[in-house]
This record gives sequence, structure tokens and C-alpha cells, in this order.
Amino acid sequence: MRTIIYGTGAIGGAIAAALSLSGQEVVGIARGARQAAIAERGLLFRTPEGARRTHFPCVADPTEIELRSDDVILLTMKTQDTLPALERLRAAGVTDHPIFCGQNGVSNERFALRRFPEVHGVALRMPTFVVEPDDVVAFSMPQHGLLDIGCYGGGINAHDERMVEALTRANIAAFASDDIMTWKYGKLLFNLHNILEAALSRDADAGRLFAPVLKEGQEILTSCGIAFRDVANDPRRKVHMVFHEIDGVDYDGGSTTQSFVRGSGSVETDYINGEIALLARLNGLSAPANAYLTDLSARLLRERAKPGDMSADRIEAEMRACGVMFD
Ligand SMILES: NC(=O)C1=CN([C@@H]2O[C@H](COP(=O)(O)OP(=O)(O)OC[C@H]3O[C@@H](n4cnc5c(N)ncnc54)[C@H](OP(=O)(O)O)[C@@H]3O)[C@@H](O)[C@H]2O)C=CC1
Ligand SMILES: CC(C)(CO)C(=O)C(=O)O
Repeated sequence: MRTIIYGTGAIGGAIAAALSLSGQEVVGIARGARQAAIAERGLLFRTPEGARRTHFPCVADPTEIELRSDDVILLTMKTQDTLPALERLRAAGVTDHPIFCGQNGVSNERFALRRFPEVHGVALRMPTFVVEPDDVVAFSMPQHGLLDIGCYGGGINAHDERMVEALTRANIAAFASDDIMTWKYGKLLFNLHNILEAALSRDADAGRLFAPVLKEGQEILTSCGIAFRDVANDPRRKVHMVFHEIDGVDYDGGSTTQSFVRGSGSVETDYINGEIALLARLNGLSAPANAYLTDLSARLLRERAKPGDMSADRIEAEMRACGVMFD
């Protein structure tokens, strides 16, 4: 099996490096300075246990890859970048290769399944960070991350099993799941926090703001009959992935915070908190906390905000004004 990793950023770069370092075949697809750096110099992969550089082919577009029948494609771009990427896969002649969605949120699988017949969900627990275009960090030990994988629509097939085997060899804890979307909805709830983390300074009390956001998310999923797992209290985390600081690396925070720090001009919130707002609106329900946070992310982007630009008191006041109740 050869793994094509589309979006060789924090998650994609870390997975590509781990696969490559364990002797497995990988092709990265990246863009701009990152593609040039990885193609020229390879990728430095830093973990709490040390740093190693690894080399693998990295191209700027899927049309540059000579496709093989044993290829699988792992999408690791942010959700807002998925649709154009799927069109580039079509342009490259991809038809029935398995597509794995290694992304937060629950939208990518549907985007992909409209276009390609075999789609798999991947629920990621893997704190990672791009330091320089050719320098990526994974903070968890003893394994680099914890991934659940299964067919979108339910069940497990041979491609899930091969992906689990490949990741396990690369020191990433991976488990096949026959109801993968329950993991992905559980992870969605976990990620409802991302935009709060990005808006507030590190020492702010985000917990009191997050409580009604999470409760609302859980209630909306339950009212819509959508099953989810308790990702936050998954006992496997303690065994497989404990977060460790790495000397010389100033971790900004999760994926949304990283987008704000980089000034990337877009964030994934419409597909995270916005998913809860969407479900509420489709079902005659109300989700003021998550609708507020979705609007807040758009406002912060518009204002070119940096993490820490909002105080917890101001967010609480604005949430209350939108009808959010605090215990
Ligand atoms: N970072 C983390 O710790 C975690 C992230 N996740 C999830 O993983 C997914 C990926 O996030 P993350 O790795 O942080 O994101 P990054 O922005 O670090 O990486 C995504 C990469 O994809 C590239 N990209 C996007 N579109 C294209 C394209 N058409 N062609 C080539 N390259 C492209 C981006 O390029 P460019 O830089 O130019 O935009 C970027 O380098 C998200 O769904 C996120 O929520 C889940 C768990 C943890
Ligand atoms: C919180 C975290 C790091 C968990 O892997 C994540 O999912 C993200 O950054 O979006």
C-alpha cells in the first residue's frame, strides 16, 4: 500500500513522516513554500523522544502523481479546503481509490462520497504543529497519536485494516471501528472548544464559557438522534497518548488557534460549531452558543484578530446577550 497524504501540514506532515520513518511508502501533496521545502530537504519530525529527518516525494498537485492500484488517499487539509482538493483528485484521474478523511468535523466524508465510491472516516487525537515549512512536531507519547478508522456508512473493510496496520507500524495507535461516525461526532463535541481557545489568552478561564457550548452540542446531537462517544474520557488516551512539552517549541494551541496565529485567513469553525448550528436550524431547534461562536470566528477573521484578543468576560457578556444561559 502507498499512502498519498493530501495536505502535508501539521497532521498530514506528522503522519507522512511517521510512515516514512517506519519504511513505508508515502507521497505528500503540499503547496507553496512547504511543498518546495519538503521536496528539497525532506521533513524534520520532532517528538518528545527526539528528532529525525525523513525524505519522501512531495508534489504540488495530484496530477503530478502516477497513480497505482495500491494507492490510498488520506485527506489532511482543513475542511474549508476539501472541495477544491477533491476536484484536483478528479482531475488527476482518481475514481475508485479509497479516500480516508483525516480531518475534524463530520462534513468531509459527505463531500467525498458525492464524488468517490469508497470513503472512510478517521477520528484524530493527535496534537501536532508546524514550526517551519520542513519542521513538524507531534507532542504525544508513547505513541504519536490515537486514531479510529472505519467505513463511512458503517463497517470495516480490508482498506481500514491495512491503514490500521500501516499506522501501528508507524507508532500511531490506530483502531478499526465499525461505527466510525460515533467517534467523529464525539470528537466534534471535543472540538467545539477550539474557537474559544483561539479567541482567549492562555490564562483565561475558558471552562466556564465552554460548559454551555458543550451541553448545547450534546443536546442538539441527542435531539437529532445522532450517536456520539465520550472522546474526552476515552481510557485509551492515558495509555497511548500523553501530551508532553518539547524543548524549544512554543505550542500555540489546537488547529484553530494555529490558523489564527499563522493569519491563514480561514478557520474550520463553520464545520465544527457551525455543524451544531446547522443541525439546530434544520430541526427547528435553537443553538445560540454554537451559532454565536460560529459568528465570532467570522468576526475575528474579518478583524484579523490574534489569539488572546478577546477576554472571557466580554465573550460571556456577548453569549448572554444571544440568550445563552450559564449555570
Ligand atoms: N493540528 C492538530 O493538532 C490537529 C488537527 N486536526 C485536524 O486535522 C485537519 C488538518 O489540520 P492541520 O494539519 O492542523 O492543518 P494545517 O493547515 O497544518 O495543514 C493542512 C495543510 O493542507 C494544505 N493544503 C490545503 N489545501 C491544499 C491543496 N489544495 N493542495 C496542497 N496542499 C493543500 C495547507 O496548505 P497551506 O498551509 O498553504 O494552507 C496545509 O499545509 C483539520 O481537519 C484539523 O481540524 C485534528 C487533530 C489535531
Ligand atoms: C484538540 C486537538 C489537538 C486534539 O487532537 C485537536 O483536535 C485540534 O487541534 O483540532
